[in-house]
Amino acid sequence: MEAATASSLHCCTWIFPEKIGRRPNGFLRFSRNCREGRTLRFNWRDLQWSNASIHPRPVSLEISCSYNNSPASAFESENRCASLDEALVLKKKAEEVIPCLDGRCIYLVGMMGSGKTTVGKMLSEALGYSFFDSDKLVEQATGETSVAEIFKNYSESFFRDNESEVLRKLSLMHQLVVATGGGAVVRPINWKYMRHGITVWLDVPLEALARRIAAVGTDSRPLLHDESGDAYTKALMRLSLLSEERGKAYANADTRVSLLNISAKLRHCDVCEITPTAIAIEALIQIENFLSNDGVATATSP
Ligand SMILES: Nc1ncnc2c1ncn2[C@@H]1O[C@H](COP(=O)(O)OP(=O)(O)O)[C@@H](O)[C@H]1O
Ligand SMILES: O=C(O)C1=C[C@@H](OP(=O)(O)O)[C@@H](O)[C@H](O)C1
Repeated sequence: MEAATASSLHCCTWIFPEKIGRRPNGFLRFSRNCREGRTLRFNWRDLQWSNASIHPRPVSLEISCSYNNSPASAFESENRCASLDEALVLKKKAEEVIPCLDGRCIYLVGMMGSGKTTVGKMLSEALGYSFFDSDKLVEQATGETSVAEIFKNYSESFFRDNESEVLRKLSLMHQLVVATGGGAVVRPINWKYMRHGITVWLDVPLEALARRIAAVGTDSRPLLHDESGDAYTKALMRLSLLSEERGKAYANADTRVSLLNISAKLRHCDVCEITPTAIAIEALIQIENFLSNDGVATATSP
């Protein structure tokens, strides 16, 4: 029996926009005849990203079929996000960058919630480096359970002194990825320590930061913990003030990873669509550019 199979291929973002063409509704429909019992197969390799772009595009595929114009249950449905492909690109990029890094540490700087910990862990794994979160090291050094407790039981300046001491110790080591605290950039002495390695500024729009922080709550971030207002609004207000104070300090970094730039490159509508892996890939690209530029900083704001 012949089954007229109408399949729909739904791409969140087209991989070969120039070949496939973007449909207004984001769907590409096609028909194929296939015999009952046979599996309709697609060659995933045909759907790889273009070599021209280092960033794979996130893709989701939905395959459904109908029989004699009646909807039939999907014989195959698969969502394959580009996470696997992105992980491979990250690994490959890391292999290229490792020799240029020559064991130098990577220090991630940026506002609270910019993804230093999340992206830092991915980078360390891809590079085969050790990962350290400077907030955690300060907690260990002071014997407190959280940064919030350190602020409450001591003071912000006590925290900052310990943070500087942690960065000093880390600066003596190699092959590390360090997620620094959002305020580490304000003390010039910390730059002296971080200059032993390469500094990467994760530049995330404030609205996206506020959304992330509102989602997890402000309890663990004492500088954002205020009693009035909803979580998003209070986070956004405090972040705006901190960003005004610190904007120039972040721009001291050797390299800048701008989520707005990544989003333009990947043709995303919203920076929230950018995965941490894509950010880690961009960080390695910027590090590579910096190193091939004889270490001349490129982290200036747009
Ligand atoms: N690219 C991303 N997209 C969405 N959420 C993210 C992204 N990166 C980090 N997050 C989330 O944002 C929150 C803060 O991230 P985190 O890595 O702890 O930031 P930081 O170390 O800079 O404070 C976490 O809940 C994390 O899961
Ligand atoms: O921006 C800041 O001044 C701070 C950021 C926090 O780290 P994260 O950036 O990891 O949240 C933590 O060090 C402390 O709450 C102060």
